[in-house]
Amino acid sequence: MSRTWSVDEHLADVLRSVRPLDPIELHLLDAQGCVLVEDVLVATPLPPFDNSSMDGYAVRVADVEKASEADPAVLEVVGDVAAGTGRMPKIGPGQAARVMTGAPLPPGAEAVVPVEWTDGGTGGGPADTMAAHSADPSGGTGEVRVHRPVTARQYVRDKGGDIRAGAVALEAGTVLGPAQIGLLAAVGCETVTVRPRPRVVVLSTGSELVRPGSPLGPGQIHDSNSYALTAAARAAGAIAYRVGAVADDAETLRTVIEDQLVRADAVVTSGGVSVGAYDVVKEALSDLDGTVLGGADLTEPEEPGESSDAPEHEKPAAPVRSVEFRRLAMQPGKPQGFGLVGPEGIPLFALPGNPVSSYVSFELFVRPALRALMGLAPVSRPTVRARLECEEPIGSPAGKRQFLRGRYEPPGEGERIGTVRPVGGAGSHLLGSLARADALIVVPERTTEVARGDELDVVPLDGAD
Ligand SMILES: Nc1nc2c(c(=O)[nH]1)N[C@H]1C(S)=C(S)[C@@H](COP(=O)(O)OP(=O)(O)OC[C@H]3O[C@@H](n4cnc5c(N)ncnc54)[C@H](O)[C@@H]3O)O[C@H]1N2
Ligand code: MOO
Repeated sequence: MSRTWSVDEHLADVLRSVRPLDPIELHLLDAQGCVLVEDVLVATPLPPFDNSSMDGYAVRVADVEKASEADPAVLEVVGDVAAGTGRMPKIGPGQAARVMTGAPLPPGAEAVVPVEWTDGGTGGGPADTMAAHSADPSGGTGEVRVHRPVTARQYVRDKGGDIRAGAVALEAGTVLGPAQIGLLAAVGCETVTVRPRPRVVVLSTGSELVRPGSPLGPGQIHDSNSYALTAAARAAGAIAYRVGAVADDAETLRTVIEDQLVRADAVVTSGGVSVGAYDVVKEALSDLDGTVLGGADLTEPEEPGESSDAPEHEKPAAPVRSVEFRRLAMQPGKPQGFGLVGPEGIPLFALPGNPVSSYVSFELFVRPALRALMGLAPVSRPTVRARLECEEPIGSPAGKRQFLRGRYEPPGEGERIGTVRPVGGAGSHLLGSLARADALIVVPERTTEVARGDELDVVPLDGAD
């Protein structure tokens, strides 16, 4: 390893190397969480026709102008208009039709009187409800007494009142959440063009690893990283494939990665990046004699305008380069590998094996890259300021940005900032405290000790929900 990289330099290098994935057309529900790449125009207005916002009676305004409970307007009921109907009675002077919420306003009608403002056709006092159609198959014909006047268009939802025909329903760049998917369905879209979720292959390395559910032999531990990182990739919006643990053998690891590249937009490994004799990821992915996995050439990328016969879409999205192993000025997460592998230059993150180190590294570098692949912004989680709550001062290594685990309490009424309390120590093997934390506490490089009352940056993390 040569120089030490800062957290910001490494992140910038990662982000420089990843390009958003090419757009694809997806069915609405498959596009949840994805970014639209083009404006969606509305072909038919929303609502598509004038319709009632209440169960009641479609009337002409003049007919009920003087209506009161003591002196009701008596109207002839000429039929029912149910939601979904195409056949509608015409409302003439002195006439009304029963109309249901969402049903079209019949021709001639100008407003809707809610059923509660009428006798419901019973000849008695104010009604709570309408007689069910099954109980009154005549279509509610007869008379209705209206107790209150209505103004023109009252309880009528205008055609195009939500979105006009030809208007933009959603702009390019919109992230599709439940409400946006609902809108697209309402305007009749079945599919949308979005940036897809990246497919992320997650594998861990280490001959000591056994899968959960298997008993531990001497010196063995359960593989937790591939589970945590797969879950983290899913939480970031990716489609994650957990390959599991690969033994400490460079050739096996290269073969496994090569096999996985066909279904990967990114690869995440954990372990084997330090300086030990069995640090197999380093061995497998560095010093590749000018080639990277998949056999692509590691020659310098072409300058724009230089000759290439390959059509644009067949060129690599970003210059292919080998996986480089670096030392970062951070704790945990000091040793990191990153590069582009395979003929298509797929980003590969070789994260350190300690469970907290791999998780924090994922948060700081992989999650932003996955968001960049999806076209999401901002790529990094927002930070908040918080006041430290702790009994004893906490030391922090000079020249390193430290990420302590903590529990964050947002500001209460009248408070400017919230508080954060460290959970567990700084050790990068402390999974128990990581699981109780909901935030990372950022101790800057120049700070060697923090104490109660200090104001620090805090990164709130995803909860368990
Ligand atoms: N002489 C030095 N030793 C170490 C240095 C150093 O600079 N000089 N750096 C330390 C730091 S910092 C880290 S972080 C680790 C990184 O080591 P590796 O990436 O090579 O990871 P491993 O050696 O494979 O494992 C470290 C640790 O984590 C456990 N582990 C690994 N994979 C998993 C998994 N999938 N699930 C659960 N636990 C896992 C593994 O058993 C080890 O205990 O190196 C330090 N050493
Ligand atoms: O930097 Mo290592 O990632 O402390 O544990």
